[in-house]
Amino acid sequence: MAGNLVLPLIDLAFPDRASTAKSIRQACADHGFFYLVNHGIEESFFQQMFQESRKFFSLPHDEKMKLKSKRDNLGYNPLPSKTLDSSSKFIGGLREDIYLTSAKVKYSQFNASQWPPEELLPCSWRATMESYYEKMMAVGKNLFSLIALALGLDDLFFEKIGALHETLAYIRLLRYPGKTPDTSSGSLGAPAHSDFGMATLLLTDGVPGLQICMDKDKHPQLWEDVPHVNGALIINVGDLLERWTNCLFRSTMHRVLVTEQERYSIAFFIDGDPDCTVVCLESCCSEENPARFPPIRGVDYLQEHLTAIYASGL
Ligand SMILES: O=C(O)CCC(=O)C(=O)O
Ligand SMILES: [Fe+2]
Repeated sequence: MAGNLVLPLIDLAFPDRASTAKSIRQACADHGFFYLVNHGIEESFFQQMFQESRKFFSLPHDEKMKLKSKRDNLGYNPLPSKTLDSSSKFIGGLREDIYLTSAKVKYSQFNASQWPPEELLPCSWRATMESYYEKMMAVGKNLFSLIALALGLDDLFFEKIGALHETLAYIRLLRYPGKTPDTSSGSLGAPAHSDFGMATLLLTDGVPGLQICMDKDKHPQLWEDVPHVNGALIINVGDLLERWTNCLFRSTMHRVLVTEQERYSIAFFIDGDPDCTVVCLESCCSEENPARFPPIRGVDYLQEHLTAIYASGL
C-alpha cells in the first residue's frame, strides 16, 4: 500500500539559520527524511556523476567482479545471480552497487576503496568521485552545524567533539536494472532497512521506487512513495544520530521497489569519526527521559556494521 507523502523541504538559501534549524528539528523528529535545496552543488555536477556511474556499471561483468567487495574491503556488489536464489526473493535486493571512500579517511580498515583501473576508466573518473566526496562533506558539515543548532548546541558542536573531524563517509553508486521477465514477484530493489550511520545524503535520477515506512510496528505496514524533487538531495537520519538524540530524531525505515525502468541513485553516508564516542546528548535526556542506549565508541559500532557490509554486500 502506498500513501501520498509530503516531506519537508529545507532551503539552505534561507538567511535565518535559527529558523532553518528549527525546521530541521521538526523534519528529523517527524519524518527522519527531508529534501535539501540550495545546498550549493550544481545540477550539472549531479548529471556528471550519473554519467560516470553509468560508465562504471557498463563495464564488462568480469572487470567489475575484479573489484568485488571482500571480507576486508569495500567494492563492487553484483546483481544477485538467478541460480543463487531460486526461491521468491533476492535477499540483498535486485541491484548492483559499488562503495567508494576517500584515502583521507583514517584507519586502513575503513578506507579500503577499490578503484577501477585507468585502462578501463580514465583518472578523471576517480577525480570526479573524489570531488563529489569533498562537496558532499562540505554540505554535510553545514547540515550538521544546523543540526547542532536544532539540538540547542553550539553550531560547531559535532566538529568540536571530533564527530566530523576525520569522519568516515562513503559514496555508494547504485544501479537498479528494473523489471526483467524473470523478476520474481515480491523481489525488492533494496530491502527494508534503516541506515546505520549519522546521516545519508541521497541523490536519485527521478525514476520512482524509494518508499518510507513511518511506523514499522504497524500492521499492515504503510509504505509511502518519496516523490522526486529536481535538484534536491534527500536527507535521512541514520541510527547513530537517532542514538545521539535518544530517539528524538528518527532513523526511518525505507526500501526501493523493483522499478519499471532502470534506476540510478547515489548515496553518501556520513558515519562519524571512529575515535568519537557516541553518547546521548544532554539536551535529549532528563530524569523522566533517561538515555536509552549506553555510550559506544564509534570504532566498535562502525566495525560491527562495516564487517556485515563487507561480508554480505548489504
Ligand atoms: O536507491 C535509493 O534510493 C536508496 C538507497 C538506500 O537506501 C541506501 O543505499 O541505503
Ligand atoms: Fe538506505
